[in-house]
Amino acid sequence: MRIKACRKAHFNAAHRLYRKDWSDEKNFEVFGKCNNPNFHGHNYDLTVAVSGEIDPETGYLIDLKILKDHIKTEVEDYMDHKNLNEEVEEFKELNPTAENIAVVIWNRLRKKLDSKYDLEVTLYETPRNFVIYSGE
Ligand SMILES: Nc1nc2c(c(=O)[nH]1)N=C([C@H](O)[C@H](O)COP(=O)(O)OP(=O)(O)OP(=O)(O)O)CN2
Ligand SMILES: [Zn+2]
Repeated sequence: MRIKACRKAHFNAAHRLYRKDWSDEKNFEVFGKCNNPNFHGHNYDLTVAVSGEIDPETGYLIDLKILKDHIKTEVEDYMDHKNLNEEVEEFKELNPTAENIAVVIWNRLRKKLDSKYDLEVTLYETPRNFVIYSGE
């Protein structure tokens, strides 16, 4: 019997959407106010969903305390109150869009979880804008 166990998390971070290889005009045309050279911030809400089989001995799919600890080290400690473009290695050459942030989070958590689990991350950049990534 497959089931999904989820943990919510939150962080805030600053970013700027732009491409170094584009002119200022093109960056502004494509990214608008998100291209502000002085950066801007978001309160990101994250849901991490792990799926798999319930262990009949423990009744757990995964110990949610362990999932909480991975999210803390891999996402919250790593991204909270950071300037993503300047302080987070993965975004030195990668535009920190919601899509790319979700992929980076997925990759970091994937490395911490047993391959028997499937993983999906849902990242809200604003209360109405969100992306979902499950590694496909
Ligand atoms: N596909 C994407 N589109 C946009 C992204 C993104 O990451 N992926 N990001 C942005 C901006 O960074 C930001 O998310 C938009 O903020 P804002 O303009 O404040 O959004 P809204 O006005 O729509 O605010 P709501 O609170 O959601 O109404 C833009 N596009
Ligand atoms: Zn933004």
